[in-house]
Amino acid sequence: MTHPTGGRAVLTPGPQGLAHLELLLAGVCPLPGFMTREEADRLDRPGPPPARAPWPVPVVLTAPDAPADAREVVLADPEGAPLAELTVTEAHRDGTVRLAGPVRPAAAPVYGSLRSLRLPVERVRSARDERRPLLAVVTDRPLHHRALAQVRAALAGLGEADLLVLVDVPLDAEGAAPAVLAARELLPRGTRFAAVTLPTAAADGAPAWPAERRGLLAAHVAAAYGATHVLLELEGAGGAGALADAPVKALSFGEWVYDTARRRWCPADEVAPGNARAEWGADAVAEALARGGPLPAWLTPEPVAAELARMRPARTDRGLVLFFTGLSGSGKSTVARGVAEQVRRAGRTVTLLDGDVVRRLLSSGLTFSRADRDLNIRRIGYVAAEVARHGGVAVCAPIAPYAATRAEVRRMAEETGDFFLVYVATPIEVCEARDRKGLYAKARAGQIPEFTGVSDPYEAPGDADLVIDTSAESEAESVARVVAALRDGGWLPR
Ligand SMILES: Nc1ncnc2c1ncn2[C@@H]1O[C@H](COP(=O)(O)OS(=O)(=O)O)[C@@H](OP(=O)(O)O)[C@H]1O
Ligand SMILES: Nc1ncnc2c1ncn2[C@@H]1O[C@H](COP(=O)(O)OP(=O)(O)O)[C@@H](O)[C@H]1O
Repeated sequence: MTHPTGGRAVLTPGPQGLAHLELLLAGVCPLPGFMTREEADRLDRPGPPPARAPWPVPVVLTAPDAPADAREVVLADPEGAPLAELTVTEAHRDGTVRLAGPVRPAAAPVYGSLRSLRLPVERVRSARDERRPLLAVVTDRPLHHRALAQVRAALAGLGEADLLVLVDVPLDAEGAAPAVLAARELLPRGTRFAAVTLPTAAADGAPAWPAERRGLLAAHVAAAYGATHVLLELEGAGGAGALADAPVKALSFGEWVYDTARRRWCPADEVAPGNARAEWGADAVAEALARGGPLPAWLTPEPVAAELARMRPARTDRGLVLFFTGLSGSGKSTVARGVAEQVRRAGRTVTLLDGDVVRRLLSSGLTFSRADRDLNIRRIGYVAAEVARHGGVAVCAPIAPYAATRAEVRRMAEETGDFFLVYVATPIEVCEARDRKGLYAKARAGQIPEFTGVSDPYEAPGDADLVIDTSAESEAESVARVVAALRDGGWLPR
C-alpha cells in the first residue's frame, strides 16, 4: 500500500480481492463492501453456509502492508487507476491485515479482460422479459456438443425461456471465452453473453474453496443477473444436492454420451452400451489440439473447434519457452546454443536469452542478491512469454536458482504458449573443475560473495521435463536429447 503525500492510501488488491471487488461494483454481490472478520468467519466453515445468507462465500480484502490507521483507502487496478473508495470500518491483523468496510465506485473500470462483456446486473435485468424463465449457463470451458445438447434440452424443458451464458474468466486473461463465444451461432437468437470472474478463495493467499462452494457462488451470481434456473459447466460443481439452497433452481443432467447409431448426444441410460461414446476430458482435447489433429465432429461443433485450433495451435506452431536451469559451468549456455541452432534449422524462429547476455543488457546493474536474481528471472520470463505469444521459441539459460521464481515463469509462459524445463544437473565438482571463468576459485577464496553452489543456494527442480548431466555425456549427446524431447513432444516437426 502506498501513501501519496497529501492524498489517501492507495491499495491494489491481489487477484482474489479484485475479483470480489468486481462483483461488488457490478452489483452482483449484494453486500455494501468487504466483510468484517466476524461476518467472514461465519461463512468460512466447511459444509454449506448458513441458510438464507445473502452471499454464500466470505468476501475479504487483505493488504499485507496496510497501515493500521488508514480510514479512507483508494482501491486501484494493477495499472494504478482508481476503481473504488473503501471506508475502513475494521482493520484486523492476523499475519496479514484484513480491511473491512463499504466500497463506492470511483471510476468506470477499464482493467480486466473482455471489459465490454462485463455487464452490470442492472443492464441485464432491465433488458429481460420478466414473464419468461431465464436460464443461466455458467461456464469456464468451451461448450462442446454434449453441453450444447444439454442446454437445448434444458430450454425445451422450460418452455419459452431466455438464455444467458456467463463465462467465468480471469481478470488478466481471456480464459476459454473466445471458444465459448464461438458457440453463439449454435444457440438460440437473443442469447446474451456476459463475462464474470468468480473468486476462488475468500482472499488472496487463502485456501481455494471446494467445488461445491464455487458452484453455490456461481448460482448466486446467476440469480443476481436475474436467472431463474442455472446450469453449471464448472469442474466438479454441478451436483444439484450441493445447490439445494441456491437462490435459483439448479438443473443437472447426469451422464450423457454420444449415440453412434442415432448420431446425437443423449442420457447414457438411453443408449445401448455398444453405441455409446464418452465425451473427451480436457486433457484429451488439449493433447489432440497439441498434435494438430482436428477435433472430431461428433465431439465438437465446427466453429468451436476452429476457435480452439486458433487459440491452441498445434505445438509445431505454438510458442514455447525452453528454459534451462543449473549451476554456473553446468553447460546451460553450450547446450542451449546447440539446441537453438537446431530448432532454427527445423524452421522455427528462435530467441536465445542467455544468462550472460541478459545480465549485460536487460538486467544490467542487477546484483546476485535473491531479490535481484528474482527480478532478473522475471524479466527473462516476461520477454520469453512475449516471444511465445507470437509463436516463437524462447531459449533461456540462466542459473535461476529458486523454484518459486521458475514456477512463476512457467505460469507466465503457459498463459501464452508452452513451457519446457531442462535441468542441467551436472555435479558441482565437475562445474568447479571446469571453472571456465575462474569464478569458482574466486568464490572459494571469498572474493565473490553469494556464489551459487558455494555460498548461495541452488534449489534443484522437482518439476523438470528433462534432466541432463553434461559430465556423463558429450555436448552433442546433450543437445540431441533435448531436441529429441522437443520432437517427441510435438514442438518440432518429425
Ligand atoms: N554470485 C554469483 N552467483 C552465480 N553466478 C555469478 C555470480 N557472480 C557472477 N556470476 C556469473 O553470472 C552468471 C549467472 O547469471 P544468471 O543471470 O544466470 O544468474 S541468476 O539466474 O540470476 O541467479 C554466471 O554465468 P554462467 O556461468 O553462464 O551460469 C556467472 O558467470
Ligand atoms: N557435455 C557437455 N555439454 C555442455 N558443455 C560441456 C560438456 N562437456 C564439457 N562442457 C564444457 O563445459 C562448459 C560449460 O559452460 P557453459 O555452457 O557456459 O555453462 P553455463 O552456461 O551453465 O555456465 C563449457 O566450457 C563446455 O565446453
